[in-house]
Amino acid sequence: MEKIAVIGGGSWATALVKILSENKSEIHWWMRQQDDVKHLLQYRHNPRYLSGVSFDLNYVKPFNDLAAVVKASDWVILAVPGAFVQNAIASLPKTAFEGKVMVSAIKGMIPDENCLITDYLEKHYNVPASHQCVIAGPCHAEEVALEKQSYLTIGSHDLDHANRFCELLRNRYVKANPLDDLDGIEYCAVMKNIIAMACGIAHGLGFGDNFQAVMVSNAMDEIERFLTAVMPQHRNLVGSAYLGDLLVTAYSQFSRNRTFGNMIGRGYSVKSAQFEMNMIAEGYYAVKSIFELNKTYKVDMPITTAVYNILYERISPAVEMEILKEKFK
Ligand SMILES: NC(=O)C1=CN([C@@H]2O[C@H](COP(=O)(O)OP(=O)(O)OC[C@H]3O[C@@H](n4cnc5c(N)ncnc54)[C@H](OP(=O)(O)O)[C@@H]3O)[C@@H](O)[C@H]2O)C=CC1
Ligand SMILES: O=C(CO)COP(=O)(O)O
Repeated sequence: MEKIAVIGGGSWATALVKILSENKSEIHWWMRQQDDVKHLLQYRHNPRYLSGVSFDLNYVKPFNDLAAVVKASDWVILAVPGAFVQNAIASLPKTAFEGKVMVSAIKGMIPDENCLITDYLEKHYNVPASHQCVIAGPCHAEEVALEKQSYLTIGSHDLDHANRFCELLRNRYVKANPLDDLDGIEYCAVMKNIIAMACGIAHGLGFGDNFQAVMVSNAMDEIERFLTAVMPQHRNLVGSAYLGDLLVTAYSQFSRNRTFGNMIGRGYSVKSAQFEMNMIAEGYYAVKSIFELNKTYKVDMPITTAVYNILYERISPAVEMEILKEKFK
């Protein structure tokens, strides 16, 4: 039986625990709230996220002790939003992940350092790239809970690890495929959240599907320009880990990033949108990191710039959409 640590108690962590435990891996599940652990042990479901999913406690072991969870596992999945990762794992010694395969389920970056999660683990915890995987692909936790057909891509420089992790995930409603473009899909997963936010803003302002379609096609060019500058490699950007994930996030009713953007377009402040959502829209943090990172690369990124200006420079969403409107073809 594979022993897997899952760090995080939100919706994506809950969906991954469902998939992996139903396939009979032993899950050591770290949640930050002791009350959630107690609730799970008593009632067999997460009280606050995807609470309709019930777990078999023969396979799912919830804990509040992070060090013990990591120590007991061969694979460690990080599933807390990027902005909180540093804090979440700060109590662990720098050697805690030695010999483990790290799997980032996070579609966000480390604020301030403006780096990918895998780069952060390599730099601060000495985890070699060969011992890292990322989970990508168009997949909303809510649809996993409903057992709707979904597709995941596991990125890694080590295709043996990626293949093994795919086997752990595959089931009746999840197909999983390996891919060697670890950094490309990690960056793309971050950037699609920014674009989904832009789509939500446009929708909130009253733009329709015609404009959104042009936004998304321009976004693919923007993503390609950025990836080519930062991580040049031949990649098929119409694959589901790239275009597919952008589409689901830009169009789905479940998308946090689109919902957040929609509220901003309708006139909410950032604070009130965050308060109302009660979940995390990674694009809010990511746009700052990508914008700052791009000061080095100087790629033409009009959509990212617009979202940054709206969220961090308090420029009116209507003004920024007018600029994009003129720029798009
Ligand atoms: N949801 C999805 O469908 C998918 C999500 N992802 C990615 O998974 C990652 C996790 O997101 P997701 O599960 O959706 O998150 P949710 O929005 O469902 O839940 C928020 C999570 O963030 C935690 N949190 C909130 N505030 C803080 C804080 N100040 N310090 C520490 N932790 C905090 C919450 O902990 P608590 O409950 O204890 O407050 C909870 O675990 C993200 O990178 C997301 O992009 C990837 C694919 C699909
Ligand atoms: O990455 C996701 C779906 O693939 C989740 O996107 P949201 O965080 O916008 O809901």
